[in-house]
Amino acid sequence: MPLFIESAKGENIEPATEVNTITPAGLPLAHGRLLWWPNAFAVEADTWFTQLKKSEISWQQHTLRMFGRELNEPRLSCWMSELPYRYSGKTRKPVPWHPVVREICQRVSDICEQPFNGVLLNWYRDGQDSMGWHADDEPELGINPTVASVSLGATRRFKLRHNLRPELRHELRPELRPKADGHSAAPRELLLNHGSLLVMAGEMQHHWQHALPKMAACSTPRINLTFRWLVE
Ligand SMILES: O=C(O)CCC(=O)C(=O)O
Ligand SMILES: [Fe+2]
Repeated sequence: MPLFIESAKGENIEPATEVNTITPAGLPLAHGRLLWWPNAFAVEADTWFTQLKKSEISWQQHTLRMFGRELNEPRLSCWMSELPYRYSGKTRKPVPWHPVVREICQRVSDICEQPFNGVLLNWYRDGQDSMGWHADDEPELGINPTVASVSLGATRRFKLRHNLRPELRHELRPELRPKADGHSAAPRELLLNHGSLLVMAGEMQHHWQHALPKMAACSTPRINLTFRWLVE
């Protein structure tokens, strides 16, 4: 079963299930590293999701500036760390670590063999909530950051598109070369299921953007935790 579904149409999507929890699937990718453990936390996922849903995480509604207007982000979020985080032109004040999130962080660190000192939690209330195209390329993440993403709750589509810098275009397969908007013609897509772990590493954030599109058919919530290391 292919792990990536090359889908402009969003049809025939099936989750990847045939990978064990210890060895990640290294998804082939030019100019970046993407590691994928679909069943990393299959055992703990239900408990973590229930605990986080009922605990008093201070979910916040942030805004984004678009076409000269302040709009609500289509999701709730919370930055948990000892350090503030500056992204999208705004500084996020940290909230203290929640014990369940600290436990998840420890497990993710063990798998990735590296520490994390902050986590952005996202609460997607249903399929109308989403995250637009972006790269996790804030200066405080350092040059080639490792961003480790845990998914709990509803399965959602995760899309990736190459930035297609002119000097690198010839290294890509023809179908990945630019469309008029300068981005990849064939975005790649992965289904992020309950209990999965996706790690973006290497040069990824320089060359790729990712997004979590709306999904009309989804009526249940999802919590996503992206663990990061802020260079102090
Ligand atoms: O919800 C997701 O899977 C993506 C989250 C993300 O890209 C981010 O928090 O930067
Ligand atoms: Fe991101």
